[in-house]
Amino acid sequence: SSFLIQVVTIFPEYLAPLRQSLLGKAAERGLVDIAVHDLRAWTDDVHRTVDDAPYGGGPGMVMRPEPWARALEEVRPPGTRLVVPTPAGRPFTQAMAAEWAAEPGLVFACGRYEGIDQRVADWAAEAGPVSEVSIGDYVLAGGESAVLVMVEAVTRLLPGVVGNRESVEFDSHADGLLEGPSYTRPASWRGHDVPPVLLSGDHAAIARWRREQSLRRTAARRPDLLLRLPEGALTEAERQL
Ligand SMILES: CN1CCCC[C@@H]1Cn1ccc2ccc(-c3n[nH]c(N)c3C#N)cc21
Repeated sequence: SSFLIQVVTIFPEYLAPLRQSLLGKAAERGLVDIAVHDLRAWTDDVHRTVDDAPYGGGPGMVMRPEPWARALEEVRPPGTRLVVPTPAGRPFTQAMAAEWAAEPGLVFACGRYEGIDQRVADWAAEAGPVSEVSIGDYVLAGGESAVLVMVEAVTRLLPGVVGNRESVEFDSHADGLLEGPSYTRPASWRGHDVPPVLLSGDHAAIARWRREQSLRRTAARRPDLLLRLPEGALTEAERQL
């Protein structure tokens, strides 16, 4: 059965890329179903108002709870995880993507303005899991870009979506390390040569070299990932690198 993704947003056209390329083919093959809904369909005033002034004062506007509750009551199957992108969320990780890919589907609530009235997430938690997540430490204008990112991260893990299963298994972060450099033809290019070990045909040496490159790159760019490695993930020799 297909993985059902639903997105509620005031900018439905922003999610149009979800129908392209990888996702498009997966959708055609019935692996994933994507539905994008305009939050304003659940407003009841002539101006289709979705925002209002913040209690307690402060800049900007907050998204009203009622349109969100009406939308979610209609589109969210009971028990389906609601994902709410927010800069104040827990960091979105590959582990979350893998966990969510094993579920029947997801509903995404895209906020704009200063965000969504907090009571929507609190109320939604009564009908199933709610994940308030952030895709990174930078500020966006709304949740739509985050939804594109998370949908791509999750759908590529669905069985059958990515042809080459290996490329998913050996993802960067899959073993907790960054992946090392990749090369293809020509062997010598504008004065830059491919590391000779990769042309040697010595697969043990190539595997060792690649592991060392991953470790060096991780230590240089993401030392925080090294701290998180499980016991015994690194040999004594690797620790010395
Ligand atoms: C700027 N403006 C006032 C400050 C608070 C945020 C607001 C804009 N905004 C409204 C809804 C909304 C949802 C996600 C994000 C978001 N920003 N950065 C991330 N990693 C995000 C995620 N995931 C931003 C959003």
